[in-house]
Amino acid sequence: MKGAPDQQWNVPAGENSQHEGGFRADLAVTTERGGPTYGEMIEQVRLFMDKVRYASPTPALADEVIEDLKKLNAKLDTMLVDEWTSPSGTRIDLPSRGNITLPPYEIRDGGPDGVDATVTFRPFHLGGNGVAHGGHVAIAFDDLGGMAAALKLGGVARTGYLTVNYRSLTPLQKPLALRTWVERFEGRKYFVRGTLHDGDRLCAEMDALFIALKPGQA
Ligand SMILES: CCCCCCCCCCCC(=O)SCCNC(=O)CCNC(=O)[C@H](O)C(C)(C)COP(=O)(O)OP(=O)(O)OC[C@H]1O[C@@H](n2cnc3c(N)ncnc32)[C@H](O)[C@@H]1OP(=O)(O)O
Repeated sequence: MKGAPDQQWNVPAGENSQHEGGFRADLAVTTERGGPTYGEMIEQVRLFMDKVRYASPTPALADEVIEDLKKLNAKLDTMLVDEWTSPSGTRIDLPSRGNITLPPYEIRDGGPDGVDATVTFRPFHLGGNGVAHGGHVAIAFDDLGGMAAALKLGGVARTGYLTVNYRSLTPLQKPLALRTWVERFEGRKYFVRGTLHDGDRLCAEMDALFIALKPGQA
């Protein structure tokens, strides 16, 4: 288990299910899309982004990298699919469900009582002075806060607001404990809290509202 808690995700849509607009009516999660080495492909892209963040190439090297990237982009152009059938975000066996845009996290435990995850910000998540950019911290809270709301309501919710209080610096390249839970809900409104710790030290806290979509709502 890496990108999502153990539970039955692939539940068929019913007449009260949320519309596919914005989110899937059928939450199709997989462990096969993209093949057995898809996770390694994503990891190599992250590594590349790490290198790009710190590289100072000569003009010749930059030109060489551009040519290599053009070839790689052309290769992927031959196999583009829509968002509903892409492996990205659906591969529950991979960190962050194989979603390259998220900081890589692994789920330790998750259910209606909340989500416990380990997130590791990468070198490319650098904000300055060797620590994480606050926006990347907010992305981690958004996805895992949304997951806590989803596990509580049994559907998918959208972020209404999300406030992050940055309490101390968030290190890179170190497993950090991120926890999210639904503090209370009123109708469609799920008030979600979150914490990010480096050991015993609180790095950041989240206070967010996730709103369950109405059936048919885009
Ligand atoms: C393995 C798979 C894992 C799956 C896990 C995957 C998790 C992924 C999570 C990612 C989540 C995202 O990033 S989502 C993307 C970022 N968010 C968005 O783009 C949302 C954009 N906004 C919207 O689409 C809309 O505003 C909605 C849908 C959020 C709400 O619109 P609506 O449906 O018309 O509802 P509306 O009547 O306005 O509001 C309902 C109630 O909420 C209140 N409300 C609404 N917005 C706010 C607000 N900002 N602050 C306070 N209160 C608010 C209203 O006053 C009302 O209260 P009352 O009168 O009832 O008391």
